[in-house]
Amino acid sequence: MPATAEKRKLLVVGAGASGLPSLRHALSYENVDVTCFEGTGDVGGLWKYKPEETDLSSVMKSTVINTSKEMTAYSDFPPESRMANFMHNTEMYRYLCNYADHHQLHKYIKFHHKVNSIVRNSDYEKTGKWKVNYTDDKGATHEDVFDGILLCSGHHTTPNWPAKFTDQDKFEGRIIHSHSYKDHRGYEDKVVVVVGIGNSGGDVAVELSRIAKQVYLVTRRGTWIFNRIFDYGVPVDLVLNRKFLFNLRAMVPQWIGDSVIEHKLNYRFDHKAYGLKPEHRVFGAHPTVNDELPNRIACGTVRIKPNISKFTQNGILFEDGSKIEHVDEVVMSTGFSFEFNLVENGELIKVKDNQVDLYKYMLPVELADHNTLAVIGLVQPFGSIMPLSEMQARVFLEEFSGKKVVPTKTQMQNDIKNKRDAMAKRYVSSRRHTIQVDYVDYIEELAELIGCNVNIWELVKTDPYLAYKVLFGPMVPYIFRLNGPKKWAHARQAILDVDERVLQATCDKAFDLDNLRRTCQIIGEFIEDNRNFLQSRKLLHLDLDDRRIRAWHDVSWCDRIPRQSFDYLSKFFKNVEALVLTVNKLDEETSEFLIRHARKNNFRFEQLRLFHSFTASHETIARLLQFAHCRTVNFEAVQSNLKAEHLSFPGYKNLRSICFEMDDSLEPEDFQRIFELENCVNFIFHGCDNIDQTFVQTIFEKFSKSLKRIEAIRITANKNINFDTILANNPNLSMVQNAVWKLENPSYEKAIITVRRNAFHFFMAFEVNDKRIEDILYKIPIIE
Ligand SMILES: NC(=O)C1=CN([C@@H]2O[C@H](COP(=O)(O)OP(=O)(O)OC[C@H]3O[C@@H](n4cnc5c(N)ncnc54)[C@H](OP(=O)(O)O)[C@@H]3O)[C@@H](O)[C@H]2O)C=CC1
Repeated sequence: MPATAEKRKLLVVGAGASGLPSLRHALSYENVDVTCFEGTGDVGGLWKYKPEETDLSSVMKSTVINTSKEMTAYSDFPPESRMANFMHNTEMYRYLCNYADHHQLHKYIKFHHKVNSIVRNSDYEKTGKWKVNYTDDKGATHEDVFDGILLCSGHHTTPNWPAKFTDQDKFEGRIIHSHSYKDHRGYEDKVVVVVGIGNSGGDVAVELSRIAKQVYLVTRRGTWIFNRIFDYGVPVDLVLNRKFLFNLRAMVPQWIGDSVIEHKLNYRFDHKAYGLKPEHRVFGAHPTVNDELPNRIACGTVRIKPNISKFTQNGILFEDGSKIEHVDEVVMSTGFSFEFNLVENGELIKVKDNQVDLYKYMLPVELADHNTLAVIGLVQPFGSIMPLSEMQARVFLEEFSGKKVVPTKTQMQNDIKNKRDAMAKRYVSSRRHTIQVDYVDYIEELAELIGCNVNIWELVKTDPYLAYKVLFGPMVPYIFRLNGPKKWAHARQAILDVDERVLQATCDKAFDLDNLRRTCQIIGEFIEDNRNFLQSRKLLHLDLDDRRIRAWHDVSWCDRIPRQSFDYLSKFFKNVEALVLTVNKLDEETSEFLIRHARKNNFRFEQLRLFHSFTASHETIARLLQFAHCRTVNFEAVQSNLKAEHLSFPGYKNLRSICFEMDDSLEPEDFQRIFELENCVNFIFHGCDNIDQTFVQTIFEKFSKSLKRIEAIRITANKNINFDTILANNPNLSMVQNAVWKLENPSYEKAIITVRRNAFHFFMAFEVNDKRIEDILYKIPIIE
C-alpha cells in the first residue's frame, strides 16, 4: 500500500471495547480519516448492561470482569488507582466512557448507524476499497465507499444452542441461554440446572446458589478453576502473564508448567474431590475463573453433574444414570457463535463451528494484496482481550497508513496453519478453542510486527530498573508504548506505578514504611546531587499530599498527610527552602509536626496554601505561620471559618497577603477587620460565586482608595454580576480567562517535578525556562 498524502477513509464498525481503541489510534494518524458506526446509542458494547431481552451482547447485571484492571487497560489509559482490581461491569463501562471522553472520541462516532452490508468496491482490485451499505439514525439507507474497514462488533452476541438433548421438547420447565440471563430474579426457590462450566456457567451457578432451592452445574469434562486472586491477594493475571515466565515456559516442556499450576490449583481445593478434575491439562482449555464455586460446592448449594442424557417432562437424567425428578429452570451456558455475514454474505470470512482462517485472527488471507479489512478482538486469550484488540488495531493502522508490516500471503498462510496445529496439539478439540491465544505471546507477536516490542537487553543498558520491571513484572499494555510507533511519554511511569494502583484499589492507606525510608534516602540523594542547583533556584512550590498529583492543575481530591511520612518530610525539610507549602486537609497533628520543624530546622516557606477543609485550629495555623516566617496564607477551596478575633494571633498579624473564600463563613465585619490588617496588603478572593454586584463594587472602591492590592478575584459561576459594568468602572482591571480578574499578578511560569512513591508524592515546582530543569526532570529518581 503506497504511503499517500491523501487521507484514507476508515470505517470502524462498533464502539465497544475493540472499537474505541481502534478509533483512538486511527485518530493519531494524519493520513487517516476515521468514522465509527455504532448501532446503539452508546459506547461500551458488551460492557453496557442491557436489562431487557436483546439480540445485542450484554453482561449480566452482576458480572465482574475476570481479568485485572492493569492487564485490561488500554496502553495509554491506566485505570484510576481506586478502581477495583477486578471491575464490576458498571465500572468497566465507566472506564470505557472515560477513555472515550479523554480522547474525545464521541465526535467521530455516529450512533444508531447500522451497517447492513460490506462488499468489495468495483475498483477493489486496484484500490482495496469497500462499499458499505448502512442505515443512519433517521432510518435512511446509504452507500458509502471506504478505504478500510475495522470490524469491531464482538463475538459474544450469538448464543450457541447445543444440539437438542433427547426429549428436550417434552420438558415443561423453562430453558434459556445464558445470553438472556440477566439476574437472579425469578429463580428464587427454584431447582436450576446450569449447563456448561465456562465463565458464564460458573457465574450463573454461583449467583443462583444463594437464592435457588438447588443448583446443578453440568459439565461434560470438568475444568480447572482459577481464583481471581493468587497468593498474597495479587491478581492472578499479574502473576502469570509475565515475560520472564513465558520465556521460561518456552524453554521447559509444557507438562512442567502445567504440573506446577495444577498443583497450585489443587492446593486451593482438590479438583478431584470436588468432581471437577478434567482429563485435559490446565492450559488445555479456556480457563474458568471463579472465586466462589468451590465454596458453593462445599456448601452443597451447587452440585456438579455430568452431561445430560435425557430430559423428562419435569426432570433430567444424566449420563452417570443419576436423575433429578423436578427441575424448574435450565440455563444453557454453552457459549457463543460468531459469523461475518455482514461482509459479502459471509462468503469472504467463512466460519464453520467457530473455525476461521484469519492471519493473527484478524486479516483474511484473500485480501493480502491490500489488507484493508480486519476483524478486531476476535481472540480468546488467557488474559484480557482489550489490550490485544488495541494492538491489533495498531498493526492494522500501521499497514493502512502506508507501512508494510504484514508479511506475504504465503507467510500469512503458514502462520495460520502453525497456529491451528499448535492449538489442536494443546487444546481440547472443541468449538470453544478456535481463537485461543496466550496473552503474552500474542501481544508480543503483534508488537514485533510494528516494532514496539521491548528489546530487554537494550533497555538493561539504558534503564536497568525499567528493564527489570518489564522482564519480571506483569506484562502491562503500557510496555508497548515505550518504543516504536506512537510512543507514549508517560508509559514508563505508568509501568512503574502499576503496583501502587493495584494496592490502592484495595487499601486506601497502604503505606509501606520501608518504602518510605527508601524514598527519604533517594530524595536525599537527589537533593544532595543537585544541591547547587537547588540553592540557586528557590523551590517555588512544595505540595504535601498522599494522593496522585498528575498535573499542576489537577489537584482535585486530596487527603491528609499520612503520619508515616513525617520522617520522610523531616529529611526533606532540612534541605529545601520552599516558596509555597500546600497542605491538604491540614490537621492539628500535622500542624504541630510542621511547627516543630519550622522551629528546629529553620524550615521556611513563604506561602501556606490550605487545600480542602482543614481541621487545624486558627490558633495553631497562626503559630505555624509565625514560626515558618510565612507571610502569605491561602485558604483555598475550604471553609476557612476565619473570624475577626483570629486576627490578633501573631501569625496572622504579620501577614502580607491573604487569599480566602468569599462564599464561606466570612461576615462583612470580619472582612472589614481583615482589610484593616496593617501589614496585609495583597488580597486574593476566591469562589466569589454568591456575592453580589454591590459587594464586588464596594471591594473595588475600597481597594482603589487604599494602598492595598487585589491580586486576583476568581468568580466562576456568578449570575448576579455584570462583568462589563465592573470592568468599565475599573480601568486597571482586566479579565483573564474563565472569570479570573487580575489587577496585577506576577506570572511565574512553572516547571513541575513530581517525585512519587507508593501512595505518597512530592510535588515541586521551580522557576523555569531553564534547560537544567529538563535535565533534572529526566534524571529525577522514580520511586516505587
Ligand atoms: N466474568 C467474566 O469476565 C466473564 C467472561 N466470559 C467470557 O466470555 C466468553 C464466553 O464464555 P461462556 O459463555 O462461558 O462460553 P464458553 O464457550 O467459554 O463455555 C461454554 C461451556 O458450555 C459447555 N458446552 C457447550 N456445548 C455443550 C453441550 N452440547 N453439552 C454440554 N456442555 C456444553 C462447554 O463445555 P466443553 O468445554 O465441554 O465444550 C463449556 O463448558 C469466554 O471468553 C469467557 O471467558 C463469560 C462470562 C463471564
